[in-house]
Amino acid sequence: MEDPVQTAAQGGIGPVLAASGIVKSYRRGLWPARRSVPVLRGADLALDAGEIVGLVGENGSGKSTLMKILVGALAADAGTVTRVGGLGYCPQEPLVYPRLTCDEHFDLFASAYAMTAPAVQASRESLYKSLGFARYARTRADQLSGGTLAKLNLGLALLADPQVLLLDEPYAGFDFDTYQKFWHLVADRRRAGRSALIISHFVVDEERFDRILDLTEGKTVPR
Ligand SMILES: Nc1ncnc2c1ncn2[C@@H]1O[C@H](COP(=O)(O)OP(=O)(O)OP(=O)(O)O)[C@@H](O)[C@H]1O
Repeated sequence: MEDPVQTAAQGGIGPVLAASGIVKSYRRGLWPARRSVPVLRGADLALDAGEIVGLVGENGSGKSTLMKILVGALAADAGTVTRVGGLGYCPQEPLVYPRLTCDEHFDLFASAYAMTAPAVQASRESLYKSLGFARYARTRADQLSGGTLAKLNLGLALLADPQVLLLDEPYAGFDFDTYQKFWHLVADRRRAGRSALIISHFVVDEERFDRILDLTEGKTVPR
């Protein structure tokens, strides 16, 4: 069967994720020196089905803030976000339960996604294989290396095969082999009409992205 989202985007119906005029300020300091510091000043973004987009900007430019707003983990002061289909989010700091094993994490997330047992099993095995961490299936999260923890973090975001994947610095802790596995996985998903927004401080392999957006002075600028 054809992917309805992909068909919609190919037919020009619209993006699978769109943000328009996003404004966000943080409050800093203690009273009476408390002040509002603007981070996003009307940022726009649109992601079509099957698109891989890079979001690049210097430290503190607001990339994570924008991603948290896209996911719905943080409220914007102004602007709108619209989404079509499921969303997978991989935060910069892995959010895991130290005492649970990788298998137990997948089970926990699968029940949150209301996945059937065969679907979980198939997705989990495929993720272990494509990211290369099957041997840690029964290892507790607090005994994993930083890189394997990053694989678990990514695997959990991918478990339910979301239409859009939002990744905040996904490959910082990856060795070169894992980095390549990561891009194979992204390319496979892209062929299936899935999209990804990838945050990075800098882009090494620009050709792997369909587009790059620079976040500067609170706005996204196409490169
Ligand atoms: N909860 C918060 N309260 C106050 N200020 C914050 C908060 N979160 C982020 N900031 C500030 O907002 C600005 C943007 O932060 P953000 O984490 O979005 O940037 P970033 O581009 O993702 O940075 P990095 O590349 O270092 O991860 C920074 O100056 C940061 O100090």
